[in-house]
Amino acid sequence: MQTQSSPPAARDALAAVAAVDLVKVYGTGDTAVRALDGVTVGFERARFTAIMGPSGSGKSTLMHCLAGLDTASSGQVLLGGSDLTKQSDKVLTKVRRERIGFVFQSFNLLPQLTAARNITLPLDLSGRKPDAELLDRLVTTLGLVGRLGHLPSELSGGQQQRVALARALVSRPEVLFADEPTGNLDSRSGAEVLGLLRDSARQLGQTIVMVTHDPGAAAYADRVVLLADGQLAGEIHQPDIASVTDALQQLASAR
Ligand SMILES: Nc1ncnc2c1ncn2[C@@H]1O[C@H](COP(=O)(O)OP(=O)(O)OP(=O)(O)O)[C@@H](O)[C@H]1O
Repeated sequence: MQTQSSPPAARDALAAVAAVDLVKVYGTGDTAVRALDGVTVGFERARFTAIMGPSGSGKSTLMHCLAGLDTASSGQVLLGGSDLTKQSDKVLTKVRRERIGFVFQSFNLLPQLTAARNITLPLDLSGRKPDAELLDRLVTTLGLVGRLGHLPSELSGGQQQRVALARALVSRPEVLFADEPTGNLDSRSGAEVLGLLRDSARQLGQTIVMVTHDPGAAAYADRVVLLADGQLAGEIHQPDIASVTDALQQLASAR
């Protein structure tokens, strides 16, 4: 039996981050949009989960609320068991800086800094030293040896995204959020980055939550969470391209 006081996501000790009955309403009155309409879902530690669904289904809103980038209208966001919705902006800024990693479609590297400086910048800013062993391992695994002294403009898109990935992973975030991380990459570089994300979950125990429109990208994940009209619309374990494409087609035809 599920009870109000102990929802499944909150009880799930394996969840690195969870939404509990999350509601997000944009605007008021006639123009109000219920972007999230009571979403309860947990994202397990050391697993790579993709969030998918039709355009406007609430994927970005869910990710932004989970990452403390946006505030929910009601419900809870539990990061490592503590409720982010109760925190001040100051605390949320610290949480984003110290406990969460981000990889965006647009890389978001600082153009005037070398790859090496870009990777360590968030740690430098918060006065922390990178773990030298992890940094070495990431640079090697991500194929960035020999590229560290280059500026972003001297790197390919795939290399820039790998620098962004190293920057996100070197601080060992509790959760790495990836927003269409391969949206600006050719298919080969995209496949490399997705393989690296999968390896980070498997080999480093990194929890990853990725928003994507691409069934091919979602097939790299351990699990796909489906949204439709701001609500949970199912999930797929060990997804492949066919199962994800089928599920999306069913959601589209049910609308
Ligand atoms: N800042 C905002 N103000 C008003 N409405 C918003 C805002 N952000 C999102 N919405 C609305 O909330 C709903 C969910 O948007 P969201 O961007 O989360 O969907 P999505 O699934 O990520 O869409 P897409 O796949 O097109 O990126 C949509 O109807 C959208 O128009």
